[in-house]
Amino acid sequence: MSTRIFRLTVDDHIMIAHSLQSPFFGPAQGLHGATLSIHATFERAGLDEHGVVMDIGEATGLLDQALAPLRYANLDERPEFEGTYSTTEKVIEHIAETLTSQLPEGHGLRALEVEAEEHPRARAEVRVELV
Ligand SMILES: Nc1nc2c(c(=O)[nH]1)N=C([C@H](O)[C@H](O)COP(=O)(O)OP(=O)(O)OP(=O)(O)O)CN2
Repeated sequence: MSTRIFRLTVDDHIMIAHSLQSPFFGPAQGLHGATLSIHATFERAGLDEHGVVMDIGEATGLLDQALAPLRYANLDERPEFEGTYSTTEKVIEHIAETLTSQLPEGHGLRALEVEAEEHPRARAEVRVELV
Protein backbone atom coordinates (compact mmCIF):
# COMPACT_ATOMS: atom_id res chain seq x y z
CA MET A 1 0.00 0.00 0.00
CA SER A 2 1.36 3.43 -0.89
CA THR A 3 1.84 6.16 1.72
CA ARG A 4 0.87 9.71 0.88
CA ILE A 5 3.10 12.41 2.35
CA PHE A 6 1.29 15.74 2.81
CA ARG A 7 2.95 19.10 3.41
CA LEU A 8 1.44 22.39 4.55
CA THR A 9 3.50 25.58 4.13
CA VAL A 10 2.84 28.97 5.71
CA ASP A 11 4.78 32.14 4.97
CA ASP A 12 5.85 35.23 6.87
CA HIS A 13 8.79 37.61 6.92
CA ILE A 14 11.04 39.39 9.39
CA MET A 15 13.08 42.55 9.16
CA ILE A 16 16.30 42.28 11.14
CA ALA A 17 19.66 43.96 11.56
CA HIS A 18 22.88 42.12 12.26
CA SER A 19 26.60 42.01 11.64
CA LEU A 20 28.65 38.90 10.87
CA GLN A 21 31.86 39.67 12.67
CA SER A 22 34.45 37.57 10.90
CA PRO A 23 36.66 38.41 7.91
CA PHE A 24 35.06 35.31 6.35
CA PHE A 25 31.94 37.42 5.67
CA GLY A 26 33.70 40.33 3.96
CA PRO A 27 31.58 43.50 3.89
CA ALA A 28 28.83 41.80 5.88
CA GLN A 29 31.04 42.24 8.96
CA GLY A 30 29.44 45.66 9.27
CA LEU A 31 25.96 46.20 10.68
CA HIS A 32 23.40 45.79 7.91
CA GLY A 33 19.72 45.05 7.53
CA ALA A 34 17.88 42.20 5.87
CA THR A 35 14.30 41.22 5.19
CA LEU A 36 14.03 37.46 5.40
CA SER A 37 11.05 35.74 3.75
CA ILE A 38 10.31 32.77 5.96
CA HIS A 39 8.46 29.61 4.91
CA ALA A 40 7.53 26.94 7.44
CA THR A 41 6.45 23.55 6.14
CA PHE A 42 4.76 20.90 8.25
CA GLU A 43 4.77 17.32 6.97
CA ARG A 44 2.57 14.36 7.82
CA ALA A 45 2.22 10.81 6.51
CA GLY A 46 -1.49 10.76 5.69
CA LEU A 47 -3.99 13.30 7.01
CA ASP A 48 -5.49 13.67 10.46
CA GLU A 49 -9.13 13.04 11.37
CA HIS A 50 -10.08 16.49 9.99
CA GLY A 51 -8.46 15.82 6.64
CA VAL A 52 -5.55 18.22 7.21
CA VAL A 53 -1.82 18.22 7.96
CA MET A 54 -2.62 20.74 10.67
CA ASP A 55 -4.95 23.71 10.95
CA ILE A 56 -3.63 26.63 8.84
CA GLY A 57 -4.49 29.09 11.60
CA GLU A 58 -2.51 27.06 14.10
CA ALA A 59 0.45 26.88 11.71
CA THR A 60 0.47 30.63 11.04
CA GLY A 61 0.08 31.28 14.76
CA LEU A 62 3.02 29.05 15.64
CA LEU A 63 5.20 30.73 13.03
CA ASP A 64 4.15 34.20 14.19
CA GLN A 65 5.00 33.27 17.80
CA ALA A 66 8.41 31.92 16.78
CA LEU A 67 9.22 35.06 14.77
CA ALA A 68 7.88 37.65 17.24
CA PRO A 69 11.12 38.06 19.26
CA LEU A 70 13.12 38.51 16.03
CA ARG A 71 10.96 41.16 14.38
CA TYR A 72 12.86 44.46 13.98
CA ALA A 73 15.57 43.05 16.26
CA ASN A 74 19.27 43.66 16.09
CA LEU A 75 20.35 40.02 16.24
CA ASP A 76 23.74 41.10 17.63
CA GLU A 77 21.83 41.93 20.82
CA ARG A 78 19.67 38.80 20.97
CA PRO A 79 20.67 36.07 23.43
CA GLU A 80 19.65 33.37 20.91
CA PHE A 81 22.70 34.24 18.79
CA GLU A 82 25.22 35.05 21.50
CA GLY A 83 28.56 33.39 20.75
CA THR A 84 27.60 32.45 17.19
CA TYR A 85 27.02 34.11 13.83
CA SER A 86 23.44 35.06 13.06
CA THR A 87 23.65 33.68 9.53
CA THR A 88 20.50 32.77 7.67
CA GLU A 89 21.29 29.13 8.48
CA LYS A 90 21.49 29.86 12.22
CA VAL A 91 18.30 31.94 12.08
CA ILE A 92 16.31 29.12 10.45
CA GLU A 93 17.82 26.58 12.86
CA HIS A 94 16.59 28.74 15.74
CA ILE A 95 13.11 29.13 14.20
CA ALA A 96 12.88 25.38 13.54
CA GLU A 97 13.88 24.59 17.13
CA THR A 98 11.30 27.06 18.45
CA LEU A 99 8.55 25.62 16.22
CA THR A 100 9.46 22.09 17.30
CA SER A 101 9.25 23.04 20.97
CA GLN A 102 5.82 24.71 20.40
CA LEU A 103 4.15 21.70 18.79
CA PRO A 104 1.31 20.28 20.87
CA GLU A 105 1.47 16.80 22.40
CA GLY A 106 0.34 14.13 19.95
CA HIS A 107 0.81 16.38 16.88
CA GLY A 108 1.42 13.36 14.64
CA LEU A 109 3.74 15.26 12.31
CA ARG A 110 6.65 13.55 10.61
CA ALA A 111 8.88 16.54 9.95
CA LEU A 112 9.01 20.30 9.73
CA GLU A 113 11.11 22.49 7.50
CA VAL A 114 12.01 26.15 7.65
CA GLU A 115 13.26 28.07 4.64
CA ALA A 116 14.49 31.65 4.51
CA GLU A 117 15.15 33.74 1.44
CA GLU A 118 18.04 36.03 2.27
CA HIS A 119 17.70 37.83 -1.04
CA PRO A 120 16.37 36.91 -4.50
CA ARG A 121 19.46 34.86 -5.32
CA ALA A 122 20.03 32.96 -2.05
CA ARG A 123 17.99 30.92 0.37
CA ALA A 124 18.64 28.35 3.07
CA GLU A 125 16.52 25.49 4.37
CA VAL A 126 16.58 23.16 7.35
CA ARG A 127 14.56 20.00 7.93
CA VAL A 128 13.82 18.55 11.37
CA GLU A 129 12.74 14.90 11.44
CA LEU A 130 10.22 14.52 14.26
CA VAL A 131 9.95 10.72 14.37
N1 LIG B 1 26.03 30.92 4.04
C1 LIG B 1 25.83 32.25 4.30
N2 LIG B 1 26.65 33.15 3.77
C2 LIG B 1 26.43 34.46 4.01
C3 LIG B 1 25.34 34.88 4.81
C4 LIG B 1 24.52 33.87 5.37
O1 LIG B 1 23.56 34.17 6.10
N3 LIG B 1 24.79 32.58 5.09
N4 LIG B 1 25.09 36.18 5.00
C5 LIG B 1 25.81 37.14 4.44
C6 LIG B 1 25.43 38.57 4.58
O2 LIG B 1 24.62 38.74 5.72
C7 LIG B 1 24.66 39.16 3.37
O3 LIG B 1 23.47 38.44 3.14
C8 LIG B 1 25.42 39.13 2.11
O4 LIG B 1 26.58 39.88 2.28
P1 LIG B 1 27.61 40.00 1.10
O5 LIG B 1 28.80 40.70 1.63
O6 LIG B 1 26.94 40.61 -0.07
O7 LIG B 1 27.97 38.47 0.88
P2 LIG B 1 28.24 37.63 -0.42
O8 LIG B 1 28.81 36.33 0.08
O9 LIG B 1 26.99 37.54 -1.23
O10 LIG B 1 29.30 38.44 -1.21
P3 LIG B 1 30.84 38.74 -0.90
O11 LIG B 1 31.55 38.36 -2.14
O12 LIG B 1 31.25 37.88 0.30
O13 LIG B 1 30.88 40.19 -0.57
C9 LIG B 1 27.03 36.81 3.66
N5 LIG B 1 27.22 35.40 3.48
